[in-house]
Amino acid sequence: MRIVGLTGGIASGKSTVSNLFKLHGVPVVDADLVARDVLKKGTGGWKKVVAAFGEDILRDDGEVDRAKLGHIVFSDPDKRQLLNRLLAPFISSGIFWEILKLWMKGYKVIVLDIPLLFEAKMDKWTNPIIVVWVDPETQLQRLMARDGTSIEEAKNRIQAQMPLDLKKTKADIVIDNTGSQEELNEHFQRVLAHVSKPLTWSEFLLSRHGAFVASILVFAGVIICRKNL
Ligand SMILES: CC(C)(COP(=O)(O)OP(=O)(O)OC[C@H]1O[C@@H](n2cnc3c(N)ncnc32)[C@H](O)[C@@H]1O)[C@@H](O)C(=O)NCCC(=O)NCCS
Ligand SMILES: Nc1ncnc2c1ncn2[C@@H]1O[C@H](COP(=O)(O)OP(=O)(O)OP(=O)(O)O)[C@@H](O)[C@H]1O
Repeated sequence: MRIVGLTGGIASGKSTVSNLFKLHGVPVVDADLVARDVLKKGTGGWKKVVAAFGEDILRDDGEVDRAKLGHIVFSDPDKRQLLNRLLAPFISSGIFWEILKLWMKGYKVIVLDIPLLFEAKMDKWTNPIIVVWVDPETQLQRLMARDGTSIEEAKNRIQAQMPLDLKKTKADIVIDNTGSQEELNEHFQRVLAHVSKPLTWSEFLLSRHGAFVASILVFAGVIICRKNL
């Protein structure tokens, strides 16, 4: 199985690229969705976060007020680190289960869309790594337009992540998404061709089909050895 890492900066266009993969039949594990699930009312993540941040971060219905918690953690690095530490084990195991489900369905190539791929040191599990890059001004403008946030809040969120230029140096493939959607679609076709190349032997052995073939070979080997004894 090939696990393609898809990362970038906030509002650089990861979800837009993810949607293109889905449109072309490549399944995507979305770490932001997993992170949402592990913070739902009553879950283990929710309990830890409420115990650490207090009930002030809850809405009347008991769910976490995400805007309020976001405001707290994106303006205070210590609180952000605390939140990351509390949720990391739940997010990692959530991602693992999502990948396992796709493995069981027999998918050979999947995409892991994860904003904090490098920060969470999950890059060692993915190959190739795609970084969606935009120039800083475009990133700021798109973030403010999408989320309706102030310039200060948007800058805080951008600065909460590893600099996008540094992520770019760690990429196998860089998608420059500063241009139009049409330019992105064109670039995406080349990326799709690259990630859809035939699996290497090690990727094949990690796929469900490869594991099946390997177990048949081991079984046949054992039978032959026994007969020859
Ligand atoms: C602080 C929270 C409640 C704010 O929720 P909100 O709905 O406003 O934002 P959302 O979850 O949609 O995230 C939007 C983007 O913010 C960035 N982001 C989110 N969490 C973090 C973080 N801890 N550090 C840096 N950037 C982050 C990502 O680029 C993400 O795509 C939420 O982001 C959260 O629970 N974050 C911690 C979990 C986490 O690390 N998520 C990232 C997935 S690996
Ligand atoms: N090539 C493009 N041209 C114009 N707008 C774009 C382009 N690519 C993305 N956008 C817009 O920029 C915004 C951010 O894109 P997107 O939501 O895909 O980013 P993201 O990296 O997934 O963000 P996050 O880190 O918050 O999850 C969205 O409003 C999207 O519609």
